[in-house]
Amino acid sequence: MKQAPITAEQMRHYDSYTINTIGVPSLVLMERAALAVRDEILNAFPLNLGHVVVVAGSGNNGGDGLDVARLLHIAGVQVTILNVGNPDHASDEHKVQDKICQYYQIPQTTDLAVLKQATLIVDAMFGIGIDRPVKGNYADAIKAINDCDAVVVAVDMPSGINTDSGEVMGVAVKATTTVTFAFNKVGLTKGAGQKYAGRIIIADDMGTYATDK
Ligand SMILES: NC(=O)C1=CN([C@@H]2O[C@H](COP(=O)(O)OP(=O)(O)OC[C@H]3O[C@@H](n4cnc5c(N)ncnc54)[C@H](O)[C@@H]3O)[C@@H](O)[C@H]2O)[C@@H](O)CC1
Ligand SMILES: [K+]
Repeated sequence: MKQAPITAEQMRHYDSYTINTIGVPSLVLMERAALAVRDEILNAFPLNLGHVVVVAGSGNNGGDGLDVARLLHIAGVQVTILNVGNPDHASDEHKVQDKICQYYQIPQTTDLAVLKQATLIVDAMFGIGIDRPVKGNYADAIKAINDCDAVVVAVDMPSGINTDSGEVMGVAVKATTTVTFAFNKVGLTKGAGQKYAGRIIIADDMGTYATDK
């Protein structure tokens, strides 16, 4: 039976059950998520991959982004990471991914001007963790992304879209494609979210997560 779209709270429950009860490590889920985004980018946009800019927040959505940056870098793609999050609030998984990116010497910046050089942008600022209106430098980054001509691939959710309602929380990324994980999300199926998501890919939907718990 096809799984209905789910809310942020339901996804957090599935993440937690899969990690803590089944025992699939959080970083394994992150790697599977990032591999799916990498595959979508390499398969769908092979001719557009001049310079990929990964816009990373400091939570696990940003951690996914850093993981994608590393996978693309290893695949020979020119990648720059644009850090927009507060490093003091970095999640544990984000810190691990950041350390790996530093090993590979992937260029990192906090200057939004790098977006002007992008042919493809990976939006990894906020996923299901967004819980308040987007302001300040996060809003500036989203506006700058939307001002670019580049293809935009959103990780899990277009940043700024409410996972449960599809509402724009102040300002939101307009994606070409959204790669969401395990289950579709309610906010990608209605309201502005449906429009901002672009094409939706549901990755890793074949059983890493238990749906009957
Ligand atoms: N192990 C896991 O939990 C997995 C998580 N995954 C990724 O992790 C994401 C969820 O990660 P997080 O829970 O860390 O949350 P996010 O990375 O979506 O957001 C990070 C943090 O930003 C803060 N925030 C929320 N709204 C804000 C706003 N408007 N302005 C500034 N800060 C704001 C919140 O404190 C939030 O925790 C998923 O969407 C998915 O991409 C995947 O890697 C799969 C595994
Ligand atoms: K995102």
